[in-house]
Amino acid sequence: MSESHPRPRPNARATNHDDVSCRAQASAGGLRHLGAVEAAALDTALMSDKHGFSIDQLMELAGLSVASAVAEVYSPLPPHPAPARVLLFCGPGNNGGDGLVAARHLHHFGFKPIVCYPSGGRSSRPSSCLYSGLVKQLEALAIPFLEVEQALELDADVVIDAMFGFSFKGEPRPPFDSILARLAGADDGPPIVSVDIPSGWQVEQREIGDREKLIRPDMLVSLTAPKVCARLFRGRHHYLGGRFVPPEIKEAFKLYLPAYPGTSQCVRIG
Ligand SMILES: NC(=O)C1=CN([C@@H]2O[C@H](COP(=O)(O)OP(=O)(O)OC[C@H]3O[C@@H](n4cnc5c(N)ncnc54)[C@H](OP(=O)(O)O)[C@@H]3O)[C@@H](O)[C@H]2O)[C@@H](O)CC1
Ligand SMILES: [K+]
Repeated sequence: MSESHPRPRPNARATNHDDVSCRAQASAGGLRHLGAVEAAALDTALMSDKHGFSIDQLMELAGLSVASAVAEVYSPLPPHPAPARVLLFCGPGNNGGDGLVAARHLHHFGFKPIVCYPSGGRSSRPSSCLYSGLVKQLEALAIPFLEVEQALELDADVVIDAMFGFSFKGEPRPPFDSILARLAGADDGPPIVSVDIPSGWQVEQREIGDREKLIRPDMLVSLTAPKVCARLFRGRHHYLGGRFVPPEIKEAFKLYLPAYPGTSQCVRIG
């Protein structure tokens, strides 16, 4: 991706006492890191009869968390009044759904989202009608959808990795193998924001191995609680999103989550 569009300078976050205390209190090291099975079980508990959430609600709040964290750090600052171009790679599952939701919120926040959605919402998965509804919402906002090759040539200010979350397994299958390889090789490319898990990393990965082969996000937005592989994250911004966990589930999964400041949908944890 070439450099022709001055990138927005990341907002120097006003570090006030609250931020520092939240960060100290919530540093990712102090948080429980979930494995794949636990993360899926937590989702199931949230959507049980007892707790009553729907996947639509959780995805909407997750996508809003991602958009809020991106806006907090990558908003274009004067003299770059132009809306920052955010390229979102969306995968075939609910992680991809989070990306579609984030794209809509970023549009309303004044950014210029552009989506690459290889599966296009055509999926055998239970949430497929949810995905196709999200696509319609983006089309109604004239948000462009690009094919993979076009997307990889785009000069974006920020790239959002919403390809895979906690159900990723094995080696990435086409076309995601080439997308991830290009992103991993683009050292001077735009900052990458990973939703829940840096795609291509194994959820419970404990060593990074050949870091050159993996994407190296600038920001990670962990949803509900960080996953095991988040301990290997070395980017500048680690946020937690998913402000919806009831006390009983926090207790059952021993989450000890940080307090979200004010009305924020995300809290910095590293
Ligand atoms: N926790 C929360 O509160 C909330 C969680 N949410 C989000 O849900 C995410 C988990 O969603 P998820 O279970 O749909 O799985 P996800 O990782 O998106 O992808 C599965 C798809 O990927 C595919 N696939 C797998 N491996 C592959 C490979 N190697 N190469 C290629 N494809 C591969 C797989 O295909 P399959 O292997 O089944 O054929 C399937 O189609 C979670 O991380 C979070 O972001 C929010 O929406 C709601 C609140
Ligand atoms: K991801």
